[in-house]
Amino acid sequence: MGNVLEITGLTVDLPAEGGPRRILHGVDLALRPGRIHGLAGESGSGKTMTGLAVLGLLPSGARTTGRVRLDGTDLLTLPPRRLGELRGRAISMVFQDPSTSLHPMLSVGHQLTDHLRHHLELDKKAARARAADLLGQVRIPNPQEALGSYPHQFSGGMRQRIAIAIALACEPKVLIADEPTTALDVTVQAGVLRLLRGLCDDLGLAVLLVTHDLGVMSAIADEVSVMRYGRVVETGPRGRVLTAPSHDYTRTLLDALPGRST
Ligand SMILES: Nc1ncnc2c1ncn2[C@@H]1O[C@H](COP(=O)(O)OP(=O)(O)OP(=O)(O)O)[C@@H](O)[C@H]1O
Repeated sequence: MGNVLEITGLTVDLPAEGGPRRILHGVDLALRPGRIHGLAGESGSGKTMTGLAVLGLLPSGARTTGRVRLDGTDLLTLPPRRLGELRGRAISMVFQDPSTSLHPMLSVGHQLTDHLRHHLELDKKAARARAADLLGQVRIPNPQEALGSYPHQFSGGMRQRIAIAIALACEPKVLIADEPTTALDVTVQAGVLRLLRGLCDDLGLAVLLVTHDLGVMSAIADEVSVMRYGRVVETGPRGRVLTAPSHDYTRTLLDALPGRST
């Protein structure tokens, strides 16, 4: 199958004292349906900015060049309103800390059904049924009961599953997951990663998995790209990149993994 999302020659300049500062220097990435594309690289290398550029959520005053094509449509040149319609529908996102995407004062059912009613124009009953179905898909026990509960009544891992359910509500083609397991206990991390893998396989979702953690990458990514200083320095199938990296920097990152000696 072809690429669902293609980023080519993406540059981003952010306003700074003394003139704009270039933080992405021509990023190329391609995502395919049903595949997880891991984006690795040290802090500040531009992983998050790449995700935000795709979503049209860069800091104000940011300038972009290049292309970000979703099924052939260039998102960088879309009017903000059209992009707003696509965001949360065709492209969705989950972030590191689910408490920033979940409203603490609203029940889980309220948050899920609001989203469904807004984007899919479902009536209340249909939205509730779909919400329970989504919670089941992300393996929340007793979905009906969970709809009436509030975010703080769930563990961190469960909250992240709920955030994933909201992200999936409108059957997006692309999910951008920025450090989705970094804030979770190691034991819980594995479950959330398995969930992402399953959703990708079952729904044909294309996932961009942003993480500084090559261990996470090696657990589930199909393809891996490595960023450094605002550029992709290496990209390829996970097995090849993680066992026979062609770039020195990837080798350095691999050597830094705990329990590895080369
Ligand atoms: N709101 C902002 N305004 C100005 N510069 C920013 C802003 N956010 C990030 N940057 C800069 O953009 C560059 C890329 O940052 P980015 O957050 O994309 O890196 P990252 O690889 O995601 O790192 P991390 O793993 O720490 O999240 C860095 O030099 C950073 O200092």
